[in-house]
Amino acid sequence: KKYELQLKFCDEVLKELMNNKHWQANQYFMYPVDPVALNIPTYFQIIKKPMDLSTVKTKLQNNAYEKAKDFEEDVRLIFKNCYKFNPEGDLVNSSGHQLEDLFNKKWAG
Ligand SMILES: Cc1ccc(Nc2c(-c3ccc(O)cc3)nc3c(C)cccn23)cc1
Repeated sequence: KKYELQLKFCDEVLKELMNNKHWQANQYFMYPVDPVALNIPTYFQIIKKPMDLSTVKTKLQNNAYEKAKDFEEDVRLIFKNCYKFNPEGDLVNSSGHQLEDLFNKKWAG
């Protein structure tokens, strides 16, 4: 029972992060980074474990997360990747910080 409740909370938080009202914050993180489309051929050399909100959603739906902690880890991987690749002060970097602030608020409750 507890397990289902945890996963239900993950789903709720993820839906909020992906909500269109947070487009300013989430637009760069909704789908896998496409290094060809973005003309960043070195991306996969810099980012060893790509992650995005849609992939997290699919993993959640496929019961790929054993516990809420594993879900949290994937969400935070999105921010880590963002800060590693996009320098402080860049638009995408600041969007990552906005999304992280939103996640921390919802996750801590
Ligand atoms: C030359 C250059 C510089 C920066 C970017 N960043 C960036 C990223 C990105 C997101 C997460 C991430 O871990 C890494 C990159 N997503 C985008 C998008 C959707 C549009 C424009 C820029 N974007 C793209 C090209």
